[in-house]
Amino acid sequence: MKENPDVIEVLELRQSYGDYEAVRGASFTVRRGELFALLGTNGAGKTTTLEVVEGYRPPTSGSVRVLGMDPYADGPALRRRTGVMLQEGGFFAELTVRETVDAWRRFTGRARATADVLGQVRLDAKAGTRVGQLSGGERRRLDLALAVLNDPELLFLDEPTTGMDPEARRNTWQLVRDLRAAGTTVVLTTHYLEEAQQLADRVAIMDAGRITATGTVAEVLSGQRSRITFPLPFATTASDLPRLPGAELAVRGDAVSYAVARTAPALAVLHEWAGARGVELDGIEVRHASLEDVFLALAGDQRTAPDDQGTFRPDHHSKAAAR
Ligand SMILES: Nc1ncnc2c1ncn2[C@@H]1O[C@H](COP(=O)(O)OP(=O)(O)OP(=O)(O)O)[C@@H](O)[C@H]1O
Repeated sequence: MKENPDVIEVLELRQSYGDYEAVRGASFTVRRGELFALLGTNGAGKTTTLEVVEGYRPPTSGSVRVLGMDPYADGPALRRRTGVMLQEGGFFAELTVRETVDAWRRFTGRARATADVLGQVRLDAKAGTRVGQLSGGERRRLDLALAVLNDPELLFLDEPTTGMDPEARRNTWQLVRDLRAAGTTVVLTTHYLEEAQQLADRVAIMDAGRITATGTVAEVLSGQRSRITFPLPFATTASDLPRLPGAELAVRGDAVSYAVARTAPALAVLHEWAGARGVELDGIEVRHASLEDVFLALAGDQRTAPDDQGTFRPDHHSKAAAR
């Protein structure tokens, strides 16, 4: 019999805390070998969904299968084949990195050698360092080391690069890519949209307990428009600007912005127009649609918006949101 390509199948999942329904009928699948990113506004229900998928709580209703098992009923069997990198691992500050991994190895069936795992997450040079002396990014790499100790076929990463500087983040992305290239299925939650755009084969976007978009990054972006912007040229008014077929034009002060489905024909028309008028389109910029645009369109309101690093924080209104 052919192996089921779906390692996770979630159908109509609902999860309530008392009277409050945190997940309201979420359905998605994760295929073997892919990197799947679950994105969402704060409080959207991502952690709740992952806790059900990881087997830490039973669903209120709906069905969840992971590696062909019921994750809650078959918890111990499932945990032998999965790895979970939690948001904040609890470590003993006085233990060294090597001692921490050695301690975890005792509780892990089929644990890999400590040196092997530390080499993989590039912490080998820190093996003798006390955990309390590690930087935030190094602690996250130790979390990752513990999550891959049992060589899992399915790995859950909950905000794996939070608190890392850009270089550490890029190094971690490479580690995650290496894991995926070695055949590990990875489910990731992140507040960094660039992270999802860089790493994910497919994404699901959650808002208020529901999945509002799912597919490859390209599919999710397909309905979105790119933006062409430039300062209004000298001695030109808004009414002089050309109309581009199917494009939306907005002029605020002297900032011109076209939202277009296809950039090349739009740029051709604009350059022809500028040439005919003898004006320069100094400072013209093209910004292709990003997950941030999708997010803002789907989330629909201003409760949560990404800041300038593409990070979601509540009650923060970004430049993108203002566009
Ligand atoms: N144990 C709990 N009891 C009651 N309500 C809870 C509990 N855990 C979560 N919630 C609520 O359920 C909703 C979903 O929370 P959840 O942590 O799943 O969201 P999230 O998408 O992971 O958010 P974030 O991105 O902020 O981590 C939130 O409104 C939260 O306040």
